[in-house]
Order: sequence, then structure tokens, then C-alpha cells
Amino acid sequence: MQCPHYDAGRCHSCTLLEIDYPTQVLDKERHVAALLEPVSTGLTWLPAVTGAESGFRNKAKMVVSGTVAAPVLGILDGAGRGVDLTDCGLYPTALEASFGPLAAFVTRANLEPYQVSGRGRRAQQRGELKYLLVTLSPDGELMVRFVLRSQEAVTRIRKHLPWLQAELPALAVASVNIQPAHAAVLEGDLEIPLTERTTLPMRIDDITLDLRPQSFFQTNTAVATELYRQARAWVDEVGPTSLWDLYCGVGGFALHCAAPGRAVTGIEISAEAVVAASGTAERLRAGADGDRFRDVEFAAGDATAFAVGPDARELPEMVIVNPPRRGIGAELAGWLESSGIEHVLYSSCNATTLARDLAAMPTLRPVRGRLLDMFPQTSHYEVLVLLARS
Ligand SMILES: C[S@@+](CC[C@H](N)C(=O)[O-])C[C@H]1O[C@@H](n2cnc3c(N)ncnc32)[C@H](O)[C@@H]1O
Repeated sequence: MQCPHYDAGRCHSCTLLEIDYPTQVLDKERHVAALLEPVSTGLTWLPAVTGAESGFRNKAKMVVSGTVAAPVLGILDGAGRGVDLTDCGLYPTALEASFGPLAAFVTRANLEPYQVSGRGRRAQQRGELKYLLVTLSPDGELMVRFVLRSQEAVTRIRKHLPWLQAELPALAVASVNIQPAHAAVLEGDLEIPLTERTTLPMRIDDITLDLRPQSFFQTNTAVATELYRQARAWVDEVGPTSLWDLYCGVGGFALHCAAPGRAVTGIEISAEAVVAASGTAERLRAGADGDRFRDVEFAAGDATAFAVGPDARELPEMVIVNPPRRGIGAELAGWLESSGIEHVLYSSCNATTLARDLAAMPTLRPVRGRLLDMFPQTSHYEVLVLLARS
């Protein structure tokens, strides 16, 4: 992939851009194999799943800088200057096409880009609009979230929204997120819906997941499809009658792995994601294939607290974990190790913490592994590992 921003030294996000794609994948395979080497006796690797080298990201997190008259959507460079990344090669055309109308909307609704000058206690904050978070569904619909410092601009956004909807007919869901803190954390707790629709349907094979603001979704829809397919295949092979999906997000693993006669429980810290997952399950139960989803439920909470806590009376036959980059950690790994549960499916976006967690579960041996290249051009990747009790 060629990138003028990389060539000019303006953006360094795609750290592997100078390495051809097959070599990137080979290097990642070697990387994960080396990390898992201490626990790899009996582990069979399936061929890596690769995706498109460009145009694969279904979401854009655009920092808004510049001025009301000439907003810049992209990133801030090391010196805090805005870099326009609206032509970034990682975005599909339909996502890229939304940036022009969104930039024009910033001007029309008089949304002053947020900026900080000075440092420490002398830091001065100005402006309102921090980020534009845009997600593209597989059916071409858009969810747009305006991350603002305060509610000052909400009325103006509402007033001008019909203009944006006319310019961007694909806009299905819009909301404002209030992040008052000057912090690295992207978004705040308060979400203000702007449209009647609050869910973006993300169709993946035969399951359409409802995505809501403040919920995680896998970045690369095509590779996520393969991830859920592989998970379903391995879970069906094991054939558990009860399954937990810990760190379930909007229910991707839980719903793809649901089957008649299988009780599935999804646990997730984001209450909004749980609302979305529960809504999807309800819709699917009412559909032609409703029996599959009869016994699927979701609850909000901490994955470890759920597993080790008093709520977890009956142990499931199998557990799926798909934690953030920090991994599942010592407490949950220790609990799984001593639980006696026969099978665990671990989907990881950070093989270093995966290796650490596996070392803490010595009697749960990896038997199958598959790398899924969710993030071409970067050193990141997803890896799915099936663990069986030895
Ligand atoms: C890598 S995402 C996976 C989401 C989902 N499995 C999917 O396929 O989209 C990790 C998820 O863990 C959730 N999470 C973070 N900390 C958590 C915790 N302590 N307990 C439960 N869920 C947590 C995040 O909100 C996020 O949805």
C-alpha cells in the first residue's frame, strides 16, 4: 500500500507499510508461534486468515483540529499539529466519502475544534469538538458520534442535523458523547442520542449484530466474519450444552455460537453493549431460527467478578474469552485453571498477554490456533486458540 502521509513522515500508524503483505503475515505467524512456544506441544496451527491490505477499517476515530472555517480531520502530529487523514488508505470508500460532509457540518454548525495550549497548570483549553467517531456497517449505513467537551454545542448540532442527513443519506445513527476531561480517554460516560435510531445493524453471515454507541466492534468486518465462523466451528466440534462468553461486547461470539439446547451467557462491562446484545438476541429469538437463541442471555459486569463470584453457581462446559489488550489477568486465568472446565476458546488481540495468561493455565493446553490478520500494515493481529484440559 502506498501512503503519501507515511512517505512524508506525517503519520506513522502503519508501522509495516514498507514490508510486503505476505511477509507481514509470515512475520506475525512467527511472532505468535515464538510467544506460544513454551505451551505449544500438541498445538496445531491452521493457515492464517488474511484480509484486504487496504480499505478494511470499518471505523474512523478522527481527531478534529484546525478552525471552524477549515477543520482538519485526522490525527495530531508530535508537535500537536493537525494532519488531515481523510484520504487514509485504510478506510473503505464509503467511509472516506463521509468525511467531506462531516467537515462541512463542523463549519455549518459552528463547532470549534478543541485545542489545548500550554502545559501543566498553565494549560488553556478552547473549543468544543474533540473527535468524530464514524462507523460503517456492512450494508453501507453510518453511525456518527461527536465527542464534545461540554453540551454547549448540542442545540446547534440538532438544528443542523437535517442538513447533514440530506448530505449523507447513509447516516443512520448519530449521537453526542460528552468528554469533559482533558484526558487520553477517548470518550465520556454521557451519550446523547440525536437520531431516532440508536443501533447500527452489523450483518455478519446469518447474524445481524446491533451496534450501539459506547460498544466495541471488531475493526475489520471481513476478518471478524472469519473469526466468528472459526469460533462457531470449534465450539460446535466440542459441542457444549452450556457456554460463557466473557468480554462479550455486542455478543458476536455468543450469538454465532448459539445452538438449540445450548445455554449461552455473555458478560460485558459496557452496559450499552449488553443492551445491544440483549436486543439482538430478542430479535433473533422471534425469527425463523429462534430455537437457536432460546437460551441466550447477557448481563453487564466484570468478567472476573462474574466467574469467581457467587452468581456463578453452575459451571459451564466451555468458556470463550475475548479480553482487551491487557488479557484476562492472573485472577481469571487462575480461576479457569482450577475450575475443571474442559474447554476454553481464547481470542486475543495481544499475543504477549495471551502467552502470559496461558502460562498461568498449565492444564488447559492449546490444541488449535489460528492467526487472523485483523490489522494489516501494523504489527497487531488477532489470534484464536482452542484450549483443552490435559
Ligand atoms: C476485544 S473486545 C471484544 C468484544 C466482543 N467479544 C466482540 O467480539 O466484539 C473486549 C471487550 O471487553 C469489554 N471489557 C473490558 N473490560 C472488561 C471487564 N473487566 N469485564 C467484562 N468486559 C470487559 C470491553 O468493553 C469490550 O467490549
